[in-house]
Amino acid sequence: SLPPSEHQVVAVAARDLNRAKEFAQKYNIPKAYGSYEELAKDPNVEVAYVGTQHPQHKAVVLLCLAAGKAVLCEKPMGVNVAEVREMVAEARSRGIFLMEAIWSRFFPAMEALREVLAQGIVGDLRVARAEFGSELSHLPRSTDWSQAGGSLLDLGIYCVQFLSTVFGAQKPEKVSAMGRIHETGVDDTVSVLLQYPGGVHGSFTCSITSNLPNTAYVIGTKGMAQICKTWCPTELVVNGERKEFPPPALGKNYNFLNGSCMSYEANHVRECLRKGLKESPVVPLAESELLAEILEEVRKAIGVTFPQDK
Ligand SMILES: NC(=O)C1=CN([C@@H]2O[C@H](COP(=O)(O)OP(=O)(O)OC[C@H]3O[C@@H](n4cnc5c(N)ncnc54)[C@H](OP(=O)(O)O)[C@@H]3O)[C@@H](O)[C@H]2O)C=CC1
Ligand SMILES: O=C(O)[C@H](O)[C@H](O)[C@H](O)CO
Repeated sequence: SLPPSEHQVVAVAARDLNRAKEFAQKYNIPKAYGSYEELAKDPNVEVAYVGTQHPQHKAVVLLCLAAGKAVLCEKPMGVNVAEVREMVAEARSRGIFLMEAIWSRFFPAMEALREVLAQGIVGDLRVARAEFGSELSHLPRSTDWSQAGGSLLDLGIYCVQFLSTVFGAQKPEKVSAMGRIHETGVDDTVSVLLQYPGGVHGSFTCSITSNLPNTAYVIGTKGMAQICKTWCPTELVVNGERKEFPPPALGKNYNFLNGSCMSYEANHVRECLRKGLKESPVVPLAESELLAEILEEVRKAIGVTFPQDK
């Protein structure tokens, strides 16, 4: 959907060559590979977008970094803090760009919210809350313990990143949580309270079995700002005044809501690379580590571990 003079999808890889070829044919991609390793070696690939399931992120990210590729890795970048720290350290030691694909932050509605907060329009912050709950049992990975499924890593990360945006990527002083555990061992529904410096409170609920309202809001001493759809917002309401930011109408079908808005993060990555940046100022690597720390602290509080936590 982006100008071919700026963005070209030059290759796709899958563990099965035939499926890669099928995808390449459907989307007119010149090259299909039957392994991620082969794609990593392709000299025409400058940036690798890693969209595997969570537990495979680290291996593929390290593979692409070792091949000298810049990497945009889907959220959550890692299953736990150790994985994220390993990827961050590798990117830094090689001086290669790495970013966690927290696409929410590149939506115009989120940019507008950051401006509202910067201008102090809602006053001194007091409370921020987010939700992301969706009935996801149709997605095998959602309940698959071996694939680090559950609500926190898949959906909760959007809530945590929202709170982190609001509270300036500060580390919470206190985290408490309660969770409902799915029969497969993943976290089904989790509610979390976070106390940030200055006595301000953040809270969120995420669920893979309940369709929640999925709004997120910030309340300060002068009013309230609210976004619809915590993870892919196209509306911002500030002290009752609504502003809409419609997604690009590209006339294509996307697997997920507002999928055309992934173009925002792709543009950001291009801008970063053209400036010679090794990480994004909007999704800094240190913040990816902080998000992973918070998610892991919550998992520990509710008693959910994954095979990768060994
Ligand atoms: N930003 C957004 O809006 C969204 C982001 N996501 C994120 O994207 C990532 C992928 O999600 P989604 O596309 O729904 O996932 P899928 O269930 O479609 O799996 C994606 C790919 O993972 C690969 N894979 C590699 N190893 C394994 C394995 N052991 N078992 C299963 N699959 C494997 C498969 O690739 P292969 O072709 O090689 O078999 C598969 O096609 C996740 O990290 C998720 O959090 C998901 C949805 C929306
Ligand atoms: O990132 C996402 O949006 C999540 O992976 C969800 O699983 C997806 O959007 C389905 O609701």
